[in-house]
Amino acid sequence: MEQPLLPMLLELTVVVTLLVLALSHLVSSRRSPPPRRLPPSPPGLPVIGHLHLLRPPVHRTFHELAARLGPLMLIRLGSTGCVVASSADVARELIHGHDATISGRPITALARLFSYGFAFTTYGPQWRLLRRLCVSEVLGPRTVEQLRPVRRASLVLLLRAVLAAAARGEAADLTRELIRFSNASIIRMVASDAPGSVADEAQDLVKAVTGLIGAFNVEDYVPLCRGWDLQGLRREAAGVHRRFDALLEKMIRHKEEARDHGRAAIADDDEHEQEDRKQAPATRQRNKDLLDILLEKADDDAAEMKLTRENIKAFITDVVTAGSDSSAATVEWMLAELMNHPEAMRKAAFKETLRLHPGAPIAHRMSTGEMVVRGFTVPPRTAVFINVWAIGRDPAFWEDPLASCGGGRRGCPGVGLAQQSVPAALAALVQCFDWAVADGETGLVDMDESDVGLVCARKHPLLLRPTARLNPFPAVE
Ligand code: HEM
Repeated sequence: MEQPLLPMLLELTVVVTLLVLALSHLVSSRRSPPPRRLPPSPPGLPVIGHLHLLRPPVHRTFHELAARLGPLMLIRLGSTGCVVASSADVARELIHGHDATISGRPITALARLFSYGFAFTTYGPQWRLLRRLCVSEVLGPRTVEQLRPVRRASLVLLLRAVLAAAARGEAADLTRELIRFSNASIIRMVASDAPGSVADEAQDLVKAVTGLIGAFNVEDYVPLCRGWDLQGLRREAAGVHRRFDALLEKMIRHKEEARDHGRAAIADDDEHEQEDRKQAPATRQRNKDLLDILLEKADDDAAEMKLTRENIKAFITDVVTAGSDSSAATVEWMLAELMNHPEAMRKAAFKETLRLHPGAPIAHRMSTGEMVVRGFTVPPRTAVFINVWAIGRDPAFWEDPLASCGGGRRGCPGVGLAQQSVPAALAALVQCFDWAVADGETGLVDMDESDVGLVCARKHPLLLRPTARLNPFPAVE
């Protein structure tokens, strides 16, 4: 008997539909990616996420959390997702495998105010050009070498201050003297003719800037608090920024006047003298300081990027704030370690000190795209904290000792300068004086770390009693 057409069509439709569904499920289950596995996180709270877990100094808190959660963990600071890298292997994978993706910096409200050109700017064409100029010329090996006499002059002032303490039979406050030395040395590299008052004011300002940028600002993490300046940090920062800007203007105008004066003198010279001047370019090159280099670039119409006055100021702010306290703290820790472990520290004191007391304990980055690290997915726009302090305590670190200054495109461009200036300061102090711990029964220096600021500094001032080794003392005559 013949089957009715309608039920037959219905049956056929059901069978075809089931077949299509089964097939599409098979295909989609093959195509869809496996579920994303995020790095491990500690239990968090609504709104604030893991903010309540952070205790200063933050690099130690991260280190303790990593002991439980592993070398790559995900935390949430308010609304900001962050990954923390705490081992040499993870840092290497991030820096070597995802360098371009993590070459941004988290731009906090205060960093935007102070670093409007370079160290805390987003990764992009302008940053690339400034970075190239920085690495090849401003902090390049030739400039660092040419400015050796300028640094030496600041070192002589440091030795004189210590010699005066030795003559009075008093302890020297090396924390204060080394910060003064390091600031003066960098300011003189920027503008070799800057008066002493400029270096003193810069020292004050650098302290204020590193304190403010290193401070925890709730606005950066809790959107509800944005714009309210509940801690008064933005108001304080605006005042510091105004003073810094005025100081930079003063330095630049002073330099411009000197250059105009020099140009007028050249125009007045007769042809003979002009020829003589052309014959002596090497001598003139040697005397160029960082502002000379930057102002020449600003005048250069053929330059790849026309430097503006703002760019110049941003450059100097970055170099002075990033290079001064970090270098001073490293010399101070080196001397402290030498006092406590004279034999162990005799060799490789610089690298060993950077490993144990890295000037900048956390390298801050920002990811632009999604990454897979150690099999974990790190979402885009995640802050990346490379815990340099923890990595220095990872046995795998010894293969890569200069990781203490970061790495990749955004690694520290001042490493070459620090490698010259930091060991030179230590060598001068150790060669010229015998040292004894000023007080305390153990004869050992305390090694407590400060909780505040961007730099991993000592908690207590380093007070040591110097005895001059040399008599007469030729370096300071
Ligand atoms: C012992 C001393 C120093 C230490 C421990 C140190 C450490 C660091 C670290 C960890 C970073 C972040 C790197 C990264 O994100 O991978 C950095 C960046 C930077 N450092 Fe240093 N630094 C030192 C000395 C200096 C000096 C002497 C200068 C300049 C005079 C300098 C200028 C900078 C600048 C401008 C940046 C930002 C680079 C960028 O964003 O492209 N540093 N430093």
